[in-house]
Amino acid sequence: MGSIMQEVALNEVRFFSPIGYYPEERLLGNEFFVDFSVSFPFENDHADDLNNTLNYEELYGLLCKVMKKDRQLLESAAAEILDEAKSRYPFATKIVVAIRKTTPPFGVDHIHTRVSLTYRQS
Ligand SMILES: Nc1nc2c(c(=O)[nH]1)N=C([C@H](O)[C@@H](O)CO)CN2
Repeated sequence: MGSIMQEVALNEVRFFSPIGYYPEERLLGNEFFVDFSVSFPFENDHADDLNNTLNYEELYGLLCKVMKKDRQLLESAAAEILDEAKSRYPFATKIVVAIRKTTPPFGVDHIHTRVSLTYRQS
């Protein structure tokens, strides 16, 4: 038989957020791109009904709530997104969040930094 898994994802969602270890980064803000996906078993006899799936607009709302907060590290934003998604979607078997900072100020000509967290239901 086999089983079907579903992934609902947002890719490269752009934010301008006050996240950075150094106070001036939080003052000036920076550009971030977030990838976020939630996976769960596809058991859906009415696959054309938005009430029978995970509405990705909700995922966007969650990202907006977390990414507007002042904080020091990408890890802290990623962990809050993951925790909130785990509690909102207990049926999720896998959740991945990755946050990319496009212009980290440490003297490199061109670099993006990226922190990601993955949750797997045990
Ligand atoms: N693992 C991490 N390392 C660093 C972070 C971070 O969020 N996670 N942040 C910084 C500074 O904010 C950086 O962007 C400036 O160089 C440093 N290291």
